[in-house]
Amino acid sequence: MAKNLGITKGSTLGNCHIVEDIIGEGGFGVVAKCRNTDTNKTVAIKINKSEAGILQQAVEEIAILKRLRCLNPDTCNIVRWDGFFFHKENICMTFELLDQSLYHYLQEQHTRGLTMGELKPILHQLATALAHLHSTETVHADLKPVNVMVVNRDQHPIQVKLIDFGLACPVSEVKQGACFGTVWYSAPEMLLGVPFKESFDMWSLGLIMAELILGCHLYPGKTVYDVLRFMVETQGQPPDEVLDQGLYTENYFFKQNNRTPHVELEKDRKMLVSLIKSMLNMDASKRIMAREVLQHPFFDPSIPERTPGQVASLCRLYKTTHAQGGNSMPSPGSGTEPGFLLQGESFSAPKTLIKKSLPC
Ligand SMILES: Nc1ncnc2c1ncn2[C@@H]1O[C@H](COP(=O)(O)OP(=O)(O)OP(=O)(O)O)[C@@H](O)[C@H]1O
Repeated sequence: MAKNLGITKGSTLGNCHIVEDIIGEGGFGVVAKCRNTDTNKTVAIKINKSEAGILQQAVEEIAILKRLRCLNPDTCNIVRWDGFFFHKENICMTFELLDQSLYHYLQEQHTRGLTMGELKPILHQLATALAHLHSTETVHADLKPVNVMVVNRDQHPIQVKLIDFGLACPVSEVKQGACFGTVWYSAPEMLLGVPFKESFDMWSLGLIMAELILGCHLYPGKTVYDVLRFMVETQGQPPDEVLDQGLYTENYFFKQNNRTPHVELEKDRKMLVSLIKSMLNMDASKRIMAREVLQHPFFDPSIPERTPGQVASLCRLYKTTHAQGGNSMPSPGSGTEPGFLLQGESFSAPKTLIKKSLPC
């Protein structure tokens, strides 16, 4: 890529920059470590390819960087931008030189996640960056570990800064249905085509924090469908009001025309949980008999018929609760399911929308 752009070590960029190294490459072009021959300072220069779409994105990134000029890059944990210039037909943006991305830092330093002491300052600094960014009514929209830079890996605690405003936009200009960035860090509203705003970045921040602790992605799906499935399995469905607004909701959810009252479904779900509990009694002599199962109120014909999706959702709830090792199974015969109920509150029962063909 660097060669395609005619950028190699020793090349001159603009009037006064000598390329010392290529430090980042991507679809957009390259990022080069350069020395300013006037000041002798080393900087990072992002050289964008001259293709129409990329040029447009560079122009939009510059507009955002100008908008953020009111923010102090050091106290706001945002990369310092020193302006732009043209090298042939390529737009070049000059930034302060930072050390390495948080992604690479993690790979280098840790195999199994960070400690609380290491994580806290990173969270504080990223929340600071977002608080300032959001105060300008701008959404970053591409927050992920490669877009967080460590200023100096040898400093403790480490200092981090937010980079890459290539997908950032003023909240007022967010286009409903726009889908971009990395699916692993995308909030459900974007995946579903629901209008999004600053809160989108908070979702990504939450996922980054989970990743810092776990040492792996929380929602590592390869496709939008997979990622949505992970979300639903661990957190339940987005509320109907959200699903109703999604331009793409029907790609992933069945809409039920025949609305079953939420309260009935909730009752139904509790009954199934209680039925399963009575089969899983540790004391074999107290375990429910097959004929008692058939007489269980779960099969009461007055209760609205369950769709396969609802039953599958219950199965997943059960499996997930166990996989998490939670105290989800209350003592048999208690009549209530505290663990399950707690999960049940976050695993909201499908009301009007039922998840499409998820394997149980
Ligand atoms: N100021 C900087 N100092 C040091 N390295 C940087 C700097 N800015 C960017 N980089 C490096 O270049 C990489 C690409 O930069 P950036 O994220 O701005 O471009 P991008 O257009 O978003 O790339 P991508 O297509 O990978 O998202 C970063 O991941 C980082 O490794």
